[in-house]
Amino acid sequence: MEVGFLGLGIMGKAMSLNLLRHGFKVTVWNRTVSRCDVLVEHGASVAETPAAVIKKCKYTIAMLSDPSAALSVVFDKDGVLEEICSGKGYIDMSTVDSDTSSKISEAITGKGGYFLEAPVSGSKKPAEDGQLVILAAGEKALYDEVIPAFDVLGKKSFFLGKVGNGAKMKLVVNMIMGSMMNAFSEGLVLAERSGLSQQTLLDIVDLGGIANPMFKQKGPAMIQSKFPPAFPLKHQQKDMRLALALGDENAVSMPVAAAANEAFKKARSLGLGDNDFSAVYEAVKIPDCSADA
Ligand SMILES: NC(=O)C1=CN([C@@H]2O[C@H](COP(=O)(O)OP(=O)(O)OC[C@H]3O[C@@H](n4cnc5c(N)ncnc54)[C@H](OP(=O)(O)O)[C@@H]3O)[C@@H](O)[C@H]2O)C=CC1
Ligand SMILES: O=CC(=O)O
Repeated sequence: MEVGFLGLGIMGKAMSLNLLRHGFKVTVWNRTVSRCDVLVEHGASVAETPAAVIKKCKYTIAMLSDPSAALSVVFDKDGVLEEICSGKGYIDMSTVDSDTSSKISEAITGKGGYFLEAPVSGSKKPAEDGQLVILAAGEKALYDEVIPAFDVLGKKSFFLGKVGNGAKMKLVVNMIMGSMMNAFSEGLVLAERSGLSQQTLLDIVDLGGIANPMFKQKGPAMIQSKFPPAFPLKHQQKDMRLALALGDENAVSMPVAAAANEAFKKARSLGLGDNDFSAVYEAVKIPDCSADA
């Protein structure tokens, strides 16, 4: 199977390498061209524009940072829309909101193409290991056709129905994840300020009902103030923002998520946006000045 791949950041690089490793022919494009080099070393071809990728490939996957990047790659000059046509499929795996996904879907299908949104749960390591969870929605026929690629990229794929459902499900999952990371960070700070061993806290949490892979993997690095980026904090804050907007639309009160979003915003303002999202711990450590007012 020949696939195009747009966006070679942390996730796109790992995912496209995985496809190459499993015998797919892959043509890549990335805004910063130098990021294509490592893919070429592993056998990928490079195209000069998103339009050129679409022209060459029957199926093209995108893995881009946010709604503005996802829209730009489709609608701007030399973008996807210039070459998409009947018989071609576009699969956007970026985490965006349902409105962005619907706009892209309407434009693609308006030109006769097929569209699938397929955001993923799982981070850098699951992407490297082909262990993502794929949350697809849109054109079922396209979903069925690209299952061989999804089987390489992920450990499980869900088809969730109409366009928007995949985007919404992903935002709900990441809203829970961001809130958990904040509660975890507060617990680590509280333990330290109370004179307790943070390592002992990690050991205790790991043995009980609230044990989970995220705390287990990230906790030891967090207590050493190390945050090597797997899931960049700026993207987690984007997901909190989009999830809160989904809450607004549906009149769902989410005070826990709103507080977590504030902590991620504070972390971004401290210049931590390119660190792993666990770096919110650094923002939680700083005393809240407003509490003294
Ligand atoms: N990292 C993770 O653990 C996970 C991330 N996600 C989601 O996957 C998506 C990608 O994440 P990740 O790989 O970590 O992000 P990165 O920040 O590592 O990569 C972002 C990619 O988007 C490209 N990009 C950004 N802006 C534009 C633009 N205006 N036009 C064209 N390309 C652009 C970047 O290009 P350039 O190289 O030129 O900057 C890069 O290829 C995000 O939506 C994220 O929320 C989902 C699950 C897990
Ligand atoms: O979106 C991030 C993830 O880890 O999933």
